Amino acid sequence: MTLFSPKCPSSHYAPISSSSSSSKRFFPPPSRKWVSVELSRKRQWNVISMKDETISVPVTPIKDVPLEKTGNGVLPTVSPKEYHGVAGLSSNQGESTVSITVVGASGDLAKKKIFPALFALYYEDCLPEHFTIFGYARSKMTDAELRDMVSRTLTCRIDKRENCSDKMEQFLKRCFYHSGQYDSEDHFGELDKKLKEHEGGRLANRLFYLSIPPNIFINVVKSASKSASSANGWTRVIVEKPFGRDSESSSALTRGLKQYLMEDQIFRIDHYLGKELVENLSVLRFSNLVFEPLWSRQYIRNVQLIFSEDFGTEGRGGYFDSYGIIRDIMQNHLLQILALFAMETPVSLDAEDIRNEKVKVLRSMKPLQLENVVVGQYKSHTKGGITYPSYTEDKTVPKDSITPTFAAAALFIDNARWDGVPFLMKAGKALHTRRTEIRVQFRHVPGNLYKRNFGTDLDRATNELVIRVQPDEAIYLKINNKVPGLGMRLDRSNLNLHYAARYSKEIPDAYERLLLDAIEGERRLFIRSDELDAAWELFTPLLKELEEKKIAPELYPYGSRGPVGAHYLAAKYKVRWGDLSA
Ligand SMILES: NC(=O)C1=CN([C@@H]2O[C@H](COP(=O)(O)OP(=O)(O)OC[C@H]3O[C@@H](n4cnc5c(N)ncnc54)[C@H](OP(=O)(O)O)[C@@H]3O)[C@@H](O)[C@H]2O)C=CC1
Ligand SMILES: O=C1O[C@H](COP(=O)(O)O)[C@@H](O)[C@H](O)[C@H]1O
Repeated sequence: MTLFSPKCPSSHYAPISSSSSSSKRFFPPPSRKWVSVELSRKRQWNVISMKDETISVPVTPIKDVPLEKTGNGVLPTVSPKEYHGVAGLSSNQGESTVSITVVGASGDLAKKKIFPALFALYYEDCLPEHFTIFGYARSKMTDAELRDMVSRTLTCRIDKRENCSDKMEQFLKRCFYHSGQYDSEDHFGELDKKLKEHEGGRLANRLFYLSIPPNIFINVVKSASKSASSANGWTRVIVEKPFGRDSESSSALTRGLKQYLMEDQIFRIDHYLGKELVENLSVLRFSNLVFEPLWSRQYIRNVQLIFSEDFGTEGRGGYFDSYGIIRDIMQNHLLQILALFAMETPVSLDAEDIRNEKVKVLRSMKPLQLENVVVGQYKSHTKGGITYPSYTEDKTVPKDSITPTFAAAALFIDNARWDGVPFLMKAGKALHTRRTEIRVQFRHVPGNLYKRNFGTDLDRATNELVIRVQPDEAIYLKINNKVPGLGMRLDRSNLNLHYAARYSKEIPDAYERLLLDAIEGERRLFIRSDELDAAWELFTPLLKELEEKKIAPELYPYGSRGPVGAHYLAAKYKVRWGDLSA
């Protein structure tokens, strides 16, 4: 399957793109007979939805269609021919461009992740022939200075070294910079002019990546939509987390964005959804007969979602202190994994079908209870002659901060499949290791014939499926087997799919997949607003209670396994954390 070039692997599951080519992604393919045009009177573009893609056209060219016939803003269907006619796209009909504007290009995320991911896509021939990248921020920079900044963070993968420096040079030539204020329609108007020059009269598709602090999201969306949205192609906006701090602020953000954008122009990114093993979760479950029948309370004793980092907030304490680990990791990354893990089989692999199932899981869950949560904060620790600082020693953090850098929680899904099964989450910074895992502990074998060989500790003998999201990606299943020989000794072994051993290809960064999806209009891995609302409803009461009651976090030494409280919480539900021996 090819999208932009035969070399670019499609990130779609389904044959959505089997008939796609670069131009087809941006035009209604002639073979598709009808499209429906949804007209928004307040916006500068209309969204055209087909079975599996959405594109936007400007309001003005279709002004002749009588509005009174449209009912609730939905126009009668028009054929692609009519569409092209009314949209006046006759000149360069076969050609389209994509302009990607990284708003906040001078910042950490842009340098660390976005530009390198765009380069990787370029290297893989996954960007369309006509594309331009613009950096936008307040800092004064020339194009050359932006290129210099970007070039410092570009790398080629070990298996992709061929022509690497040539490719980098070609890529950098497609990168430009515009300095402007985030709330200035004039400055975005200037950007618009520059974009138009690069687009050269082709059908222009525009993607804006908001790599900026959340308090300026709406300013940017307002200015960009008024002054720099595409006049004849689609306009999409990738929004980075945090999407608010609680239900109220998140709803306010959604309302603010929706003043200027339609829901399907908003791509709320959770980069964990772009990670290879998170993508593989559904494949593992729904394409292997051996797993799906076991995927319920009948066979699964508990599920553990574990995130740990072996470094502190270093440098990001300012942001982190007003959010804390529950908002930073649990409410989004771990909860998204949980929803994918626990959802029912979707009707199809279409984005809406998957997101419908995920939201059902979230809405079946009970809001978190304080008694099911443990919070911690790292303190200074000296090891091997090196002293590691406490969280509150970070210069950007108030000395008396009680923001949790660690949390463990027990969550429950009130539905027939998962009733009574504890889903335990654990997330922490400055722990002993960097690792993200999903651990599935199965029930004990009833009437186990081999009890004698295992002794009284039946937990040791139960099967455990581990999906190691990172690092060193792997999926392994702990099983019991006989030690070869004349005796009858049992042993624990791993059936191990170790990615590095199985595949020679390096795994792409999550941002590559997600950027490609946003360019293609694939929404499966982005968060829909109802999912976001449901996620916040689970965490908001707890977050408020923690703040109102000023719950002091349990201190744990930098580099340790976190507070002991996490073990008591697990024990309350007869669970032992699976990562203890790791
Ligand atoms: N960094 C990371 O690893 C991750 C970041 N994120 C999210 O991505 C977004 C960007 O993150 P990151 O790059 O770290 O952010 P930065 O703090 O580096 O900010 C990005 C750019 O925004 C501008 N900016 C910063 N603060 C302000 C302000 N108060 N008012 C106006 N402009 C400001 C600056 O550009 P200039 O001054 O030139 O205008 C800065 O270079 C944030 O929403 C963050 O939460 C999400 C996951 C990981
Ligand atoms: O979103 C975030 O994620 C990073 C961890 O991402 P990873 O891909 O490196 O695992 C985390 O450090 C950061 O605090 C958080 O905002």
